[in-house]
Amino acid sequence: MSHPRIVAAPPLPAFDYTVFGGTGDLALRKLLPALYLRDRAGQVAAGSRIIAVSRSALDPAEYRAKADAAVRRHVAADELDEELIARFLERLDYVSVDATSSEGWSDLAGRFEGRGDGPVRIFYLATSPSLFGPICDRLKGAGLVTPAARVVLEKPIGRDLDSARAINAQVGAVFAESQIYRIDHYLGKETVQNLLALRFANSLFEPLWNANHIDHVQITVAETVGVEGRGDYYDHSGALRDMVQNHLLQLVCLVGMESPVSLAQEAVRDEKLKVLRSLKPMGVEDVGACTVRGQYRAGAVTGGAVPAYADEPGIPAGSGTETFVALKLEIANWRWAGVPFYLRTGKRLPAKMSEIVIQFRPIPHSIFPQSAGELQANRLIVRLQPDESIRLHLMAKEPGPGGMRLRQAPLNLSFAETFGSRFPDAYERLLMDVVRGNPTLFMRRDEVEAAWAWAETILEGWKSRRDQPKPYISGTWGPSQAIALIERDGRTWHEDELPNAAF
Ligand SMILES: NC(=O)C1=CN([C@@H]2O[C@H](COP(=O)(O)OP(=O)(O)OC[C@H]3O[C@@H](n4cnc5c(N)ncnc54)[C@H](OP(=O)(O)O)[C@@H]3O)[C@@H](O)[C@H]2O)C=CC1
Ligand SMILES: O=C1O[C@H](COP(=O)(O)O)[C@@H](O)[C@H](O)[C@H]1O
Repeated sequence: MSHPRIVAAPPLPAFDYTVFGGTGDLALRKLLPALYLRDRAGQVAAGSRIIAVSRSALDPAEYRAKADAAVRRHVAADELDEELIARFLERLDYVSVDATSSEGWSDLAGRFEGRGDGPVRIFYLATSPSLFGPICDRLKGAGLVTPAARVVLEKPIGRDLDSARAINAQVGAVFAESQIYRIDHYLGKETVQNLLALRFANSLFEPLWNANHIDHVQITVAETVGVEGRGDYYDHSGALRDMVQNHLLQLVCLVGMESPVSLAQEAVRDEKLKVLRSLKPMGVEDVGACTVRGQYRAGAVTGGAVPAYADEPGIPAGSGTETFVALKLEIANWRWAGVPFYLRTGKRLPAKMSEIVIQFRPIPHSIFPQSAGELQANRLIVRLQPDESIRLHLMAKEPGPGGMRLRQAPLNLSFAETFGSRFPDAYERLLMDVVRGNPTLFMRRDEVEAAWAWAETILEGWKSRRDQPKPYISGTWGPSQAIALIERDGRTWHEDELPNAAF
């Protein structure tokens, strides 16, 4: 399939992006390709540099060879251009530093001699969060932290509220909050940002966007992949920490928040914070009734056989880590009281698909005869990926004579068909937002901590109930208890147009 056109963009100020963890999976698979694509679009000013840092003893030429291979592997073939790749690689440098030792920092500091306050100075920490504090301390010690410098923190920020607070305090001792960009790449996805446009650039939905008109909300983030060589990290994390505490709660915020007074950074983040603080904490009994954990067994996904989670590399025998979570939460405020939000996410599900379903209430009274068919309540489906779209399911009359027959039919806004242009990857948008100095789509310290405070009520509930994940076969939609979770309330997961919904 050929890619729609890339939209040219004016260059931003020149930057020095220092990427700690520069040899890691995230840097090679996501960050370098994103920077290449922004360079290709014309957004990277002359003189900008990318300085990769990690322990490996590589010289800059060896690193460039690694980066070259990564870009060719992870960027679509029709977006590769020999001249542009060569120009991009010229921007790359490499310094070997062990973040836990004092060696190598003067080499890094040497790279900044003569740069003064010119280029925007950004430190991207794509390493384990246990290194965030030590790296910030050493950066300060090396005299690299200027008042205008920025630091980007990858998720996860900790593994519970206490560890998140500790990391925030360590980083906060070196950088002011206005210099800290905590990334959640879901906020950089085009369709996620489109939620803001849908809700606040249209007058149609806002009057209906509340408990009087909405029956419930569903958020599904389904993946076909397993733990993909990240077994050690994942087994210490699990789906609640890896996906729900951050990405899914951010989606809940964008659906649930009040209109911000503007798009200004603090205005949007203040409103998201209010949602997080309104999440009803789960007691131990709620955790039993309102959450389901699962772990995948061997099965088949998109036509290929896949092993059980327990047989993936790096997973200890008898692991009780969940690879699937379904839960029902409530936002305890005037707008949403009594409206359940059903969330589910998991690995090794039948399709890679993320969507938000807003299920409206049924009409109060029908004027149509039974022969017209069953009246179905309106449903708004925001498909985040793939096939990004917004679909509004309405009842319509089937064409033709001979009485009134009604059928549900969608109004379909397909982004690919409507806009034609290529969708930038989330990291492309977010990396450039740091250069612009716009933290609106990044998480503020209090947001991260509020999200952990709520997620922790579930983690504690699971612990005190000694909850073990329920098995599910890879290639199915999770354990049967996840179906029961929603069907007990007389509702069903939205699975139209999706493959293999059967168990
Ligand atoms: N991979 C992904 O898709 C995502 C990852 N993340 C998060 O990003 C972070 C990095 O992930 P990922 O790239 O997958 O991890 P990897 O294990 O692939 O990479 C870790 C990187 O850190 C470097 N590193 C490790 N120890 C040190 C040290 N003491 N001093 C300096 N550098 C060090 C490693 O290089 P070397 O060994 O040469 O030192 C390597 O470059 C993690 O926190 C992860 O949870 C978040 C979202 C998605
Ligand atoms: O942060 C993470 O996200 C990915 C899923 O991201 P997507 O953009 O592909 O939807 C997930 O696979 C990974 O486990 C998690 O750490």
